Amino acid sequence: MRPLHHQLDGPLPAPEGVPTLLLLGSLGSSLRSWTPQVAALAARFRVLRLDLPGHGASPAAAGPYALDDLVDAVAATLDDLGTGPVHAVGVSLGGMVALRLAAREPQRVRSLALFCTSALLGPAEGWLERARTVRAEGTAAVAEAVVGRWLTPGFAARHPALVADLRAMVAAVDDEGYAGCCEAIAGMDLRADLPRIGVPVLAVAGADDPATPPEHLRAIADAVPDGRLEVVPGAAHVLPLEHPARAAELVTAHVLAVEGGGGDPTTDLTTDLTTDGGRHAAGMRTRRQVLGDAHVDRAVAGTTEFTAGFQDFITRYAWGDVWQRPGLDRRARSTVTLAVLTTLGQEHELQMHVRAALRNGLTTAEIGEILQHCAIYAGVPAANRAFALAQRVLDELARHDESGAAGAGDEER
Ligand SMILES: O=C(O)CC1=CCC(=O)O1
Repeated sequence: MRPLHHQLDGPLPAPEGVPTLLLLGSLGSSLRSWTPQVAALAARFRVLRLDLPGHGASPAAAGPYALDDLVDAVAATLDDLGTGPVHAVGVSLGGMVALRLAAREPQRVRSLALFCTSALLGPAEGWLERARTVRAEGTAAVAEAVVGRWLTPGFAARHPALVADLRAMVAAVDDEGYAGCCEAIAGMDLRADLPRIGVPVLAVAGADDPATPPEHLRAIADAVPDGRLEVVPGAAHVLPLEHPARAAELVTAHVLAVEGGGGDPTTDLTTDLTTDGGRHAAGMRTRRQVLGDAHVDRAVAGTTEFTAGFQDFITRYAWGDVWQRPGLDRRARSTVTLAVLTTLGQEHELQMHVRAALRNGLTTAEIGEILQHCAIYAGVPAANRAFALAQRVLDELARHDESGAAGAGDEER
């Protein structure tokens, strides 16, 4: 097989000591399925994403393939790029390839983070049948059913554009490449490899995964010498799509622990605010504290190739720099923010920052004083509108008790 299409992100050239992450996707996914995690991971690691054969922009040889053929292609690409040992992270088929790589060529792998995968995924006949279907009718014929297993039904219903995009991604996979990968899964049995895995393994399961339910991940975590199982609630087969921030945090904590960094990934690398990595980590923590986890999770989940650079920018510069400065406390910063947004008539941002101001300790009465003060300097119409919008937020909070349900003005950033 020819070397695989790849994308490298993060510090380039990588300074001495910066670990390299290898990210491998599921059957039917291209490397852009990792887009929501890239900014967070690349702030502190070198991140190498590969397209499996026939997926994304990688060429497809004629099938059938064995899992070792996929491992050969990955190993050849690592050699071409001269990466040295990597922390291998894989979803489903990507996890199977990573596991086999670590068993077969242990010098290449420093740790494994395996999402929604299996050491034995039968029945083989089901995979051979899917390969026949795809060769006869194309990948578009299976796209709807495949994506139906990737996301929980409620999440899929709330994100129709994402579902359409994922179906298009599956339908774009080369028919022969997809069928060959199905045949690789049909012939795969990694159970004998598990006791020989010499690196720490994080096995992450989606609690509602219909394709590789948690017992598949538990079997891996139990059989490897150094394994840990994490089960993520409200997640189906491709949980990094539905829980992008959680997936990035799990990988980061795992890799830091293996590298000796240990501890809480949101605080460990925040000591040095002169680096992009430190600003990103501190920014993400502050953004979560001020805007709330639910908001930040939605923003991260909604990140696309188009918006990824902007997301990274606001995390590092707004939240990792200006909001970190010691000269004003968060109450004061919220006061200024409300006044400016009122003056500019930035309605969505204003509603979001009414919530943020409450989190930062301003009272409802103080928010009212700020808006009334604006009436003098920004004009009565601007303040009048701001009062109406703030009242809407207060009413919603009274109804929802800040349960994390989406609130007015929460759809942006
Ligand atoms: O496509 C599926 O049904 C689930 C799956 C198994 C291996 C993989 O990558 O996805």
